[in-house]
Amino acid sequence: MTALLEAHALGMRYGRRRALTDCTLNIPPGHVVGLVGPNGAGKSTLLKLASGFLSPTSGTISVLGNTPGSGTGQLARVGFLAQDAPVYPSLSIADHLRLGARLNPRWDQGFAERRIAQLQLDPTQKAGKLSGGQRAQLALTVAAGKRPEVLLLDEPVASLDPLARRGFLNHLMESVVEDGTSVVLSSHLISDLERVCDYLIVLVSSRVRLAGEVDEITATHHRMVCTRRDPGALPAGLEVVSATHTDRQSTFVVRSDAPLPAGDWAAERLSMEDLVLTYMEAADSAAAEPATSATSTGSAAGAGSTEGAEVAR
Ligand SMILES: Nc1ncnc2c1ncn2[C@@H]1O[C@H](COP(=O)(O)OP(=O)(O)OP(=O)(O)O)[C@@H](O)[C@H]1O
Repeated sequence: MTALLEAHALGMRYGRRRALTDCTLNIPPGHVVGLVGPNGAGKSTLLKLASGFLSPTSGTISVLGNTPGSGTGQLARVGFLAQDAPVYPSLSIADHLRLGARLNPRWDQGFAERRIAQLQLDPTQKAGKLSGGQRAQLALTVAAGKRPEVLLLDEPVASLDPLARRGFLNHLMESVVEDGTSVVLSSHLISDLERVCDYLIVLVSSRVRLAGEVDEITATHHRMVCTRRDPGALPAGLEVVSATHTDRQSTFVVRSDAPLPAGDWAAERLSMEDLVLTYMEAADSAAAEPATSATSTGSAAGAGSTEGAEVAR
C-alpha cells in the first residue's frame, strides 16, 4: 500500500537555521493527520516540503509514492493551502473558481459554487475586499475544489469563527468519508484535531517527538500517580516521557506497549491535549537543560531535568 507520506532523515535548513531535523515518517493512506507543535516547530516547513513548494536540504520525502511537485499529475493529486490563505486581491470570487477550473483537471465546479453559496459569499466580490476568515474560506474552497487525493492544510481554521470552524471540519470529514481524501492539517486548536484526526504528529524544535495512530497512542500512554520515587524504581519496560514530583508524590507519563502492570499507583489514560502538552513540555525542558543526567528508560522527547520536573531519555 502506497504511503500517504513517507520521509527518511528529512531535513530542511534556511541558511543556518534548522527548520526540520532528521524527520522520519511513514503515514499510511486514508488518514486525517493532525500536525501540532509550538510556534516555529517546523509544521509549515513540513507541509511545504510535502506540497513541493520547498525542496529538502537533506533526506527524502514522498507523497502518494512520488516526489512532491514532480509534474502536473502529482500537482493535481495534492491540494495545498498555505498558512496565509493566499488569494488574488483584484480577482473576484467567481474569477478564482474559473482559475481553479483552468488549472486543475479534476476541478469540481458544482462543489465550489455550492460551497460559495453556503458561505453566503457574493461571487462578484473582489477577494481583496473579503474579511480574513472569508479569504480563508475562499482559499479552502479552491484547494478542496481540485478534488485532490491529499489535502495539505496549514492552520486552515485559525481565522474562522467557531461556527465556521465546525462547519469546515464537518465538511472535511464528509469528503474524507465520501471521496476517501487523505488530509494533513496543522493547528494549534487541539480540541478541533481531537474531533477529526486519527493520526497525530507532534513536532517540537524541528524534530518529530511523537507520531502514530491516535488510538494506538492513547492506548499506550498512561499517567501514573504514586508515592514519591525515582523513575528508575518503576517496572522495566516503561518509557518515561515526563516525571514531576511534589514532596510526597510523583506523577509520571509513561509509554508502554504492554498493559500496565498492577502496582501501588493510580493510572489513567491521557486526553490528546494532555499528551501533546506533555511531549511539548518534555522537549522544552530537554532543550532548556540538555546537560543534566537522564533518569530512566527512554523517551521520544529527549533528556533533561528541571526542579520538580524531569524528562527522561
Ligand atoms: N523563509 C524562511 N527563512 C528563514 N527561516 C525560516 C523561513 N521559514 C521558516 N523559517 C524558520 O524555520 C523554523 C520553522 O518554521 P515553520 O514556519 O515551519 O514553523 P511552524 O511550526 O509552522 O510555526 P507556526 O506555528 O508559528 O506557524 C522557524 O525557526 C522559522 O523561523
